[in-house]
Amino acid sequence: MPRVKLQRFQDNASRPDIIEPGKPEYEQLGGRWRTDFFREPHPLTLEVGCGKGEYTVGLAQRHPQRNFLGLDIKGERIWRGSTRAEEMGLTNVGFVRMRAEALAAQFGPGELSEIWITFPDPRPRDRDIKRRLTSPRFLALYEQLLTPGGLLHLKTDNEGLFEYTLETLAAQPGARIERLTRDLYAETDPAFTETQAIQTNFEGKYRAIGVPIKYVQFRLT
Ligand SMILES: C[S@@+](CC[C@H](N)C(=O)[O-])C[C@H]1O[C@@H](n2cnc3c(N)ncnc32)[C@H](O)[C@@H]1O
Repeated sequence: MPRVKLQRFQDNASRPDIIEPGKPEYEQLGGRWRTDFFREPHPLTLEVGCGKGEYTVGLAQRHPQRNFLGLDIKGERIWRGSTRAEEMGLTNVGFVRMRAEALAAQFGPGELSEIWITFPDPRPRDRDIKRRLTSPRFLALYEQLLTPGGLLHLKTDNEGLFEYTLETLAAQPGARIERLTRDLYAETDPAFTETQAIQTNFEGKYRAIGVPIKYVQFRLT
C-alpha cells in the first residue's frame, strides 16, 4: 500500500471523529449517537456515500445547531472530510466507514432526522438494481432509521438513476415528494437556494461540464 494511504489509515484509526471497523464504538452507538458521540445532542443528519465529505462538512458549517455524519466505504475519502472538519474546528461532524447495506446495525430506529444521498453510483445494470442506494431495499432501511416524517434528499447527475428513483417513490405507499427539479442550478425559486449553496466533489465536476443536476426532496412517512 502506498505510504501516504497507509498514513491516512493510521490517522483514521486514532481519530475520535471517525468510527470504523475495529474501534470499540463500531456498531455500538445505535440509539446513542447524539448523546455519546456528539458534543451536543442535536438532531442528526446522515450523508450516505459522502466520498470526500464536502457536503457533510459544508452542512455542519452552515448548521451549528445540528449534528452531521458522513458515511462511506472508502477510508481515504473519509480522511479528507475528517481533516477538513478538524481544520475548520467543527465539533458537530463525524464520519463512519461502513457499507450502507449494514445501516441497521449502526443506527437505532428513528435516530436520524435527515438523510442525504449525494451522487450515488448509478448502478445501471439490471442485475445491480438492488445495490442502488434508492432501491426499495434501501428505502425500507432509511424509513426504519428516520424519525417519522424525516426528510430525504437525492442529488444526482444521472438521469437514469433519477427517473428510477421517482418511479420507485411513486410505487412506495406513504412516500411524498416535497421538491423536485431536473436542473437545480437553473432554479430561481428561493426554496432551492439552500440546496444550491453547497456542492459535493462530483457535483462540482459535473457542473463544470454543463451536466444538469437533478434533485428531489421527499419523505417516506
Ligand atoms: C460517485 S461517489 C460520490 C461521492 C460524493 N457523494 C460526491 O458527490 O462527491 C459515490 C461514493 O459512494 C460510496 N459508496 C458506494 N456504494 C456504497 C455503499 N454501498 N456503502 C457506502 N458507500 C458507498 C463510494 O465509495 C463513493 O465514495
